[in-house]
Parts: sequence; structure tokens; C-alpha cells
Amino acid sequence: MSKLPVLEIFGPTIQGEGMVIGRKTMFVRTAGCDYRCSWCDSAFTWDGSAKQDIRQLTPEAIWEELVALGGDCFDHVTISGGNPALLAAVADLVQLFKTKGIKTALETQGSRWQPWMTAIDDLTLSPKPPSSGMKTHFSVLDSIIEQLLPIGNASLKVVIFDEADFDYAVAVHERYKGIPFFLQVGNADTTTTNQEALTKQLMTRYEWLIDKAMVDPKMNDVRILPQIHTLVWGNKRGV
Ligand SMILES: C[S@@+](CC[C@H](N)C(=O)[O-])C[C@H]1O[C@@H](n2cnc3c(N)ncnc32)[C@H](O)[C@@H]1O
Ligand SMILES: Nc1nc2[nH]cc(C(=O)O)c2c(=O)[nH]1
Ligand code: SF4
Ligand SMILES: [Mg+2]
Repeated sequence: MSKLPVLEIFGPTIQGEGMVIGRKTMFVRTAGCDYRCSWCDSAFTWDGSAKQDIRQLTPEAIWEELVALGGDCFDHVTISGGNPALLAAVADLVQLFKTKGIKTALETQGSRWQPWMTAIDDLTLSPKPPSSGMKTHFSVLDSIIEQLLPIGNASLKVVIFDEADFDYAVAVHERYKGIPFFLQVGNADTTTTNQEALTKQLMTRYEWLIDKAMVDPKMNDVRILPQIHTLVWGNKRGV
């Protein structure tokens, strides 16, 4: 069976972001990304700094590791990256999880379509705002959302750092009216170990983002969230 490039397997922990925030889950983090976001909090998946830690694993080997870590204390796995949507082999992993009675979530920026996306229970599409330095190919995102709308498994989550990002988020929300929409506080310091200062800064940014959304009639049907794992554990990896 085809193998996947894996950088991290961890949990159980809480899903710290978006549509299933707070849910107990395991994480599988794949290596490689087609983007280079200026503020990426997982740059080690694509910048070469963790190259030596990438393992090519079969779905069965991934499952064994999840069970070794979580025992019978989980029923949900989140696949993130990097961009797991670069990998056709996610299909086999998701099928294996299904046979084990495990629900799946997946995080991607929405730059590539994969047929297995219809089999994901909780799919987060996180197109990137101007502050990331990336450009959204809306024709690709249009096509992904069109195919997932009848399934009802997708949400949109836009990370916000500044006014231009907020305007971008408004435009994305307006374009895809029927999709649950989340605004997420951007973490501007992904390397600090000063957790107290980071939490304070993130809460200030959270309040700023709430205030922005409250007075915008185009942002009535939205949810506004921080990354709660960052509030609890700071920039620690593997949580
Ligand atoms: C590391 S990415 C991996 C999945 C996929 N490449 C993507 O970007 O959606 C997981 C989530 O973390 C978000 N993220 C990355 N860096 C962040 C930061 N500095 N502050 C807040 N969210 C961040 C991304 O926007 C995405 O929603
Ligand atoms: N607890 C926790 N929740 C998360 N939600 C999305 C994450 C990601 O890096 O994709 C993430 C993560 O790394 N940890
Ligand atoms: S798309 Fe996701 S993993 Fe890739 S650089 Fe951007 S935030 Fe990081
Ligand atoms: Mg993360």
C-alpha cells in the first residue's frame, strides 16, 4: 500500500481551531506544502529544518502508532500538514480509519482538489489572506467548494492579522455563503517561549478581531476564535 510522508503523530489532545474546536482528537501531520506563508506556525513541514524527521509510513503503520499513543482513548483523527491535499495516499488512510470506526478531520488551504475530500467528516479549508504573501486561486477553491457543498462536510477558516486580511475574509465569506465561516486570530510570534506574553498578545488581537466583526453587517453569520492550543501551550510542538 502507498506510503505517506509523516512528520508528527501526536495526541490525544484537543482540536484547537475551527469547526470542531475543543474536540478530543489525534493528529497526523504530513510533510510538504505548495505554499510558503510568511507566518506559518508549521514551517518545519516545508522549510527543510525537520527533513531528517520525515518518515514514509503506510496507513497501517500510522494506525499502529496512533493506537500505541492513544490506546482506546480516541475516536477522531485530524490530518494536517503541510498540505495533506498534495497526497493521493490520504485516501487509503481515511478508508482504514473508517474500518476502525474513527472519524476524520483534515486541514488544507484549498489549493488542490482530491477525490478523498468527500470522505472526510470535518474538512477545514483555510484560504490565505494577503499578509501570508500567498495568492488564492479562486477557480480551484470554487471547484472544491462546489463538489463539497452537497456533502456538507466543509468549513472555511481565515486567519486574520490586519485590516487587509479582514477585507479578504469578508470577500471569501460573501463568495461562499452556504459554508460555515470561522475567523481565526493570527499568531504573530510563532517562536517565542514566553507563554504569558504570547497569551496576552493573542487575547488583545482576539478582542480587536471581535470588535471588527461586531460592527460589520457582512460578518453576522460567523464564528470568531483564537487557537486555544496556543493559549494553553504556547508554541509547543506536538500538542
Ligand atoms: C499549519 S496549517 C496546515 C494545513 C494547511 N496547510 C493550511 O494552511 O490550512 C493549519 C492551520 O494553521 C493555520 N495557521 C498557520 N500559521 C498560523 C499562525 N501563525 N497563526 C494562526 N493560524 C495559523 C493555518 O491557516 C491553517 O488553518
Ligand atoms: N491542538 C491542536 N489543534 C490544531 N488545530 C489545527 C492544528 C494544525 O496545526 O493544523 C492544530 C495543532 O497543531 N494542535
Ligand atoms: S499553507 Fe499551511 S502549512 Fe503551508 S505554509 Fe501556509 S500555513 Fe503553512
Ligand atoms: Mg498548528
